This record gives sequence, structure tokens and C-alpha cells, in this order.
Amino acid sequence: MDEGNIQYRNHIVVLQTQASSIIEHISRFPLLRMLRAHSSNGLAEVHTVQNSVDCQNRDWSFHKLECIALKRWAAAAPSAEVSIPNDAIRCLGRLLWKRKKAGGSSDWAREINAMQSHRSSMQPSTTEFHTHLAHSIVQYLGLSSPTDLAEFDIASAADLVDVISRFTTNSFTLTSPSLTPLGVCVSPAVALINHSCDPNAVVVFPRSSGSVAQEPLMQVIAIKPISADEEILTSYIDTTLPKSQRQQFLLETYNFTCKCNLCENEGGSDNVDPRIAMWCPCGGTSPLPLTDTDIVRCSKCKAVVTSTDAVIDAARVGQEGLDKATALQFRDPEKSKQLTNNLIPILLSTGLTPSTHPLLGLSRLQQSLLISSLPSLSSLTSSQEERKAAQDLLDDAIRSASRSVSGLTSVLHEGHPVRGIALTELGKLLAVDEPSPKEVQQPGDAHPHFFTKAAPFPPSGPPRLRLAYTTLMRAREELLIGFGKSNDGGEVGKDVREALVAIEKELGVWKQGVQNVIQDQPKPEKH
Ligand SMILES: C[S@@+](CC[C@H](N)C(=O)[O-])C[C@H]1O[C@@H](n2cnc3c(N)ncnc32)[C@H](O)[C@@H]1O
Repeated sequence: MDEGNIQYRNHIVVLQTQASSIIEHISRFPLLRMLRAHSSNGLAEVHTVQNSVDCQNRDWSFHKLECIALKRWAAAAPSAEVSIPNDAIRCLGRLLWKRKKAGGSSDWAREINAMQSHRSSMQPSTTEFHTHLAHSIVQYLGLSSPTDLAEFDIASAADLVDVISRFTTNSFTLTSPSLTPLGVCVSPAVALINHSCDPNAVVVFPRSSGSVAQEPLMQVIAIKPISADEEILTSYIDTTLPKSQRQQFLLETYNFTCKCNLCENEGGSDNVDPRIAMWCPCGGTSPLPLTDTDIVRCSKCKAVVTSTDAVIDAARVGQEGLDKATALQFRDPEKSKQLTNNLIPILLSTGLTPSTHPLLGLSRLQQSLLISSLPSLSSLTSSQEERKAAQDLLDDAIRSASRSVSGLTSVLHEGHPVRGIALTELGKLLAVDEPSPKEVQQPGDAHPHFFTKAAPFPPSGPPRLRLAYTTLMRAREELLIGFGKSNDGGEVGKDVREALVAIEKELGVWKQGVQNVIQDQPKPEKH
């Protein structure tokens, strides 16, 4: 199977329909953007709508139960911040109502019960989390005693823990076609796939909402060639993280120690993992010296890294800052942005490469916060100062996006959907009309290594648009792999194709304009 081809297509079947393959799903924006599901021609699909009465009607048997449970939860909530239950509680609620309706011996229940549970071998931290989830679900369903669970065909606390463990071990993040998390879903068929930190396939939802035919479907897509006898492997976690964090997360949530190639070969003698790398003055890289006792050397010149304490401090401060900035990103975006703005220069000056954690995480967060704070061009007045400030913000966002692209391309395989989306964001930022184009350019500090190092970054005028074009061309190639060739690279792939056509036209107009100017120049006199 070639990369970019669909290995397995799971039609998302919903609560009310056939039991052969199942998706339970829940939206993260319960009051504004409700995710519903419906069936068409035996295939069921999920789509995003706003306040759709039709949708509410189709989902009514579960919606009415959910509506009562949400109100009950909100009434008992100690503060407004926790007045909506999290995705896991809401999805578990739907799973249990479905279990009650379908019956414990139905095909639907058999498929769910066949999913792996880790009830008897959980980590202590997981047991604590599951106990908390069990209490929450009992409260959400409005049950007064554990015996009330019998109506859901759950005979004991152990049965409930099984349901919860199956859910946490086998659920997927439901995303938009541009990878924005929307909620959580369960598919027993796709959940059969095991994990690798260097996967050969990905789970994506390449289509967007809109017409029924264009609704999102969960798809498993090969991002590398896979031979007939090779196991299909996806990643359950963020593989840009270093091994220690990946292993901790996999153990706590999925109860296993990963022995994939990436985990087994990390830190081989001449093999610097780009997730934990720092520059050597010779241009080579060395691993981060993450403990006092480590002696680390540059893989190229073999020089010993001496700035151990400074690096350990910077990595620690960077991690704490990333955790804090992530927690604040929606509640206080300005403060979150300020944190990323303060920390990134510290980590860069310590010598961390753009792919190194936590610099890569901070760059990605900073990029999304900068993009959210960009003013729309139409809202700008003709004030020079205002336009200059908007230009600076846009250029900062481009530098941040290019640092993210540079980091992501070092750690993720070509065609990984996250790479395709990151290149798209960078290309689109470069294609935005400049509010105040620069006449004289200053050398930039953070150009990605695949652009010419000596050139100012970001460029202005036609070179900027040409760079937008080449970046979007590259994005499209990667989107065709990560979101599937037969999907035309998904919604984002189609969008990029249209953007490329528009830029081609604009560049053509520019070229024609320059030719006209040249033709209008007085010809040099012949002697
Ligand atoms: C989504 S399920 C995958 C399907 C599961 N292996 C089965 O047979 O039902 C996730 C669970 O599979 C196991 N698993 C997945 N990938 C693994 C790996 N690379 N090494 C060891 N166990 C793995 C773990 O127990 C994990 O909690």
C-alpha cells in the first residue's frame, strides 16, 4: 500500500443506527456547536451544526437525556468554570444510555465489550483518575446509589471501571479537517490498531461539515508504504514529545511500555534525537544534557557540552512556562502570549534547536496565539502607526510559524497531517496582504533552515508571495499524503489548491506589471 492511500475507511455509525461499527461522539462546545450524528443509506456520519433543530430531532432520544443531565450537572456545579462536564463524562454518558437502550447482549454491546480493558492491571495514578471519573459519571447520570447502575446492565463497581477503562484506552480525539480538536469519539474497529511513536498510518477526519456528502468521516490513512504482512500502526500521542514524556503518558493512559524503533533507538551514539537537541558552535548538534551527571558530546565535532547547568535550567523553566501558558491560552490569551514571548528567546539563546521540547511546543502555542490576535485588514485605518503595528504582528506570526515548521519537519515523517497543516498555516500567513510592506529589509532572526539563511525573513512584496506559493505547494504535497490522495488532501488540501491558483494569478499580474514598466522605460540610446 502506497502512502496517501486509505488503508481502512470506517463509516461512522451512530447511536441510533446499526451496530456493526460504532462511534460515540461528543462535542467540546456543547451550547454553540453541537455535534450530532445521523445515518444515510446505512452509513452514518457526524457533522457540525449550529443550533440545528433538524439535527436535534434526529438525535432526540439521546439529546433529551443529555439535556437533563447537563442541567442537573450545572445546577450542582460549585463554580461557573466547572458548570459543563468534560468530554469524557459526556461521551461516557452517551455510551451508557446507548448500552441501556441496546441491551447488554446486543451486537453493539458485544463490540464495545470486545475492546481492551486494563481494569486488573492499572497504574495507581490511573486508578485514582478512574475512581474520580466513576463518581462524576454517577452524578452526571443522576444516580443515587451504585445499584442504580443495574438499569445500564452494569452489575458491579468493577463493571463500571471496565466501561471507563475501555473508553480511556480506545477513544479518539475527534478533530476538524484542520486538526482542531472538537470532541471525543469511539470506534471499536479503528481501536484495534496498535501504537508506534513512528507510525505508518494516521487517523484523520479529512472532510468538513456542510452538505451531507461532505460530512467528516473517520479514516485511517497510510503515511508510509506498508507491505502486505506489515502491521498498521498509528500513534496515540503527540510524538513531538521526548521519549520520557511519551512513555509516561503511554503507561498512565494505555498501560504499556512502548518498544517501537524510536523509543528503542533514542540517544544512540551518533544519533541525536531532534526532540532533545542543541546546537554546537561547529554547526552540529548534541543531545540536551538533562541531568547533572550526563556528559554529552556534539555528534559532529565530539566537543563536550559545558553549559550543562544553563541548559537544565532553561529546559525546566521552559517546561513550567509551557504548562502555564497552555493552561492560560483560552482564559487569558494575552498573558499566555506574553509567557511564550518571554521564554522563546531564552531557549533559543541557550542553543535549543527548533524541534526540541519545550521550544517546539512554545513556538506552536505562540503561533496560534499570534494568529488569533491578528487584526483583519478591513478593520485597519490608514494610520501609518497602526499599519506598522499590524505588519510587525504578522511578521512575528510568520517567524513563529516558520520556526514551528522547521521543528515539525525534523521530528515528524513526511506527509504527517500535522506537518501539512503547519505548512499550510505558514503559507497562508505569507500570502496575507501586507498592511505596511517594508521598503528596506532587515535580516531576520528565525528563518527556517530550508530557506536561504542570508536572506531577510520574512521577505516583503513579490518574494514574499513567491515564498507563500512554494510553501503552499509543499503543504499540498504533504496534505495529499496525510489526508489521502483520493480525498484530494481533505478540506484543507482543496483549500490550498484554490489558494495556489489565486496566488499564481496574482504573481502573473505582478510579472505583467513589471514587464509593462520595463517596456515603458526609455530605451538606452545607441552610440
Ligand atoms: C486501542 S487498543 C489497541 C488494540 C489492542 N491491542 C487490542 O487487542 O484490542 C490499545 C491497547 O493495546 C495495547 N497496545 C497498543 N499498542 C501497543 C504497543 N505498541 N505495545 C504494547 N501494547 C500495545 C495496550 O494495551 C493499549 O492499552
